[in-house]
Amino acid sequence: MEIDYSLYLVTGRNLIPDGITYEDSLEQALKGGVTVVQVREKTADTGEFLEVARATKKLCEKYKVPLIINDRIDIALAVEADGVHLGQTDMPIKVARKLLPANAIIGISCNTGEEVEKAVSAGADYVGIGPVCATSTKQVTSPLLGPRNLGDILVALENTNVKSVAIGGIKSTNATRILFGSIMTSGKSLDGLAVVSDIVASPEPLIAAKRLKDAVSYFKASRTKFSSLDSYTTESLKGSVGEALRYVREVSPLVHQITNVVVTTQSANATIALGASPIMATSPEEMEDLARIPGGLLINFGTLTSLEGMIVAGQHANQNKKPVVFDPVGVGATSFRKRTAAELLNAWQATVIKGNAGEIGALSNSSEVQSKGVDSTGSGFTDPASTVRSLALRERCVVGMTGAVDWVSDGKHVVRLGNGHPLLGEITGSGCMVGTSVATFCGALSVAAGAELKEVPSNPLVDGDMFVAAIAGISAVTIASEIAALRPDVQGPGTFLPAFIDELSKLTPEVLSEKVNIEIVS
Ligand SMILES: Cc1ncc(COP(=O)(O)OP(=O)(O)O)c(N)n1
Ligand SMILES: Cc1ncsc1CCOP(=O)(O)O
Repeated sequence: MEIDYSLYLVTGRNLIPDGITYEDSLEQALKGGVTVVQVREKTADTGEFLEVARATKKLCEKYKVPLIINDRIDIALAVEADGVHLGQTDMPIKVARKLLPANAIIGISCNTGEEVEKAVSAGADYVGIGPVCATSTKQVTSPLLGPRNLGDILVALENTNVKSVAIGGIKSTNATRILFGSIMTSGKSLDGLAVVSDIVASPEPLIAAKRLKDAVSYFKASRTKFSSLDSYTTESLKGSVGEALRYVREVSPLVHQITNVVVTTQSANATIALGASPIMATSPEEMEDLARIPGGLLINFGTLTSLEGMIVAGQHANQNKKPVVFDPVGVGATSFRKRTAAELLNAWQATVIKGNAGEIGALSNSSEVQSKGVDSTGSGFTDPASTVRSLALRERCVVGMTGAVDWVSDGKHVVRLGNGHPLLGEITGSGCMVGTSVATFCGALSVAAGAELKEVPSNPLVDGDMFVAAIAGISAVTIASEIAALRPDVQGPGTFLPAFIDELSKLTPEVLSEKVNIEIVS
C-alpha cells in the first residue's frame, strides 16, 4: 500500500481545547490536509481505545486516509486498521509482521542512525525519527536530535524504499527548517512530518493542519531542483554577476538587517549605495510583517543583542521563501557565540553563510584556523575549497569564506575569487558590509526570479541562484575597494571608507563583469 506520509497526525485527545469534540477536531484536521492518522492512547483502557479507534476509522475512511494504531496490535486487528506504530521497547517488528495481515504497514520510532539501520533490516515500512525538538506532549528520554542532524540519521534509508517522518515539537514555524535539514547528500529526505499538539491543541485544527501541509507540499515541489545550475563556466559566471547587479538596481529590494551596533550606519549606507533599500529592525514583534515584503534578510550576530528577533526573523523569512544570509561574526571567540550560532542554525535554514576563515573554521569544528576576537589568525586552511564545500553540504546552503582570497561553494561547485584591497582590512565592518552586499544580491535575485517563475521554484528554499548572488555580493565589495584604493584622494583608511561607498554606488554591471577575478575550482 502506497501511503502519502506528508502530514502524519498523531492523536492527543487530552490536548483538544474545551468546546471541541474529538471527532470535530479530527475532521477539521483531515479537511486541513492530514494524510495519515495514528491513534495514540496512552491512558485509555482497552474498551475506550477500541471505541476511539472505531470512531477514527470512520472518519479516515470518509477522507480516504490510512489509519495506524499506536502500540496495540490487537486494536489494529479489531478495527482492521492499515497498520501499527511500534516503539523501540514494543513488540519486535518481525513478530508483529506475523500477527498482522500481509500488507499491514509497520512503523517504528528511531532516535539514532543505528536504530534506523536495524529498522530497515527488520522490515519496517517507515521510521518515526525523533524527538527532533522539545515537546511537552510526551516525556521524552532520548536526546533531542535538532533539525541539522536528521540527514545523517536517515542515511541508512538511502537506496531503500523505507519512508520516514520526523516527530517531536514540530510546528508550522519550524516545519520548513526540519524538512530542509533532513536532506541527505544523495538528495533523499524526510517523507513527512508527524505532529500532535500543533494541530490538536489548536482552536482551529483545519488552519493549523493546512499551514503544516503547505510547508510540506512546498518542500516536495521544490525538491525537484535542489542544487543551483548544473554547469557554470567562468564566462557564464562573469556575465551572471553583472546581470545580478542589474537586478539589484532594477528591483531595489528591501534588505532587512539585524546587525551589530558597530556597523549599522555603514551597512545601511552600503545597501543604499548598491541601489537597494535597508531597514535595520530588531524587534521580534515586527518580524512577521517584514518577512512578507520580498527581499533579503541579513542576520549578523556581531553584538548579540537581539537573539529572539534573529530567531523569529529567520523563521518567518523561511516561511516566506526569503533568503537568509547569516554572518556569524566572531563565532569562534566564545563558547556562548558557538552555542548561539547552533541555536540559530537549528531555528531556521540559512541560504548563505558568510564568514572569515576563523568563523568558517569555528562553524566547521576545525582547529586549523583560529579566531582572535572577530578576526582570524594563522595562515589559513590548507584546503579552503574542501572546507567551504563540506560546510555548504553540512548546512545545505551556500558558504562564502572571505579573506585575501574569497571562496564560495554551494556544496557542489567551488569558486575562488581574487579581488580586493588591503585597505578593506584597515576599516572596521568591511566583512559586515560583505554580508550586507550578499543579502542585497540574494534579495534582488530572489525577487526577480520569483516574479519570473511565479509558482515554479528553482531552489530548495528561495527562488533565484543564490550561488551567483553570493559571488556577486562579495565581488561588488572587493571590486569597489580596488577602484576606491586607486583614487588620488584616498590617503589611508579614513579617506578610503567614503571613497569606497562612492565607488560602490558608481559600480556598473559591465565593470563588475569585466573585473571579477573568478576561477572555478570544481
Ligand atoms: C510517527 C511516530 N513516531 C514516533 C512515535 C513515538 O512512538 P513510541 O516511541 O512508541 O512512543 P509512544 O508514542 O508510544 O509514547 C509515534 N507515536 N509516532
Ligand atoms: C509521540 C512522540 N514521540 C516522540 S515526540 C512525541 C510527541 C510529539 O508531540 P508534539 O507534536 O506535540 O510535539
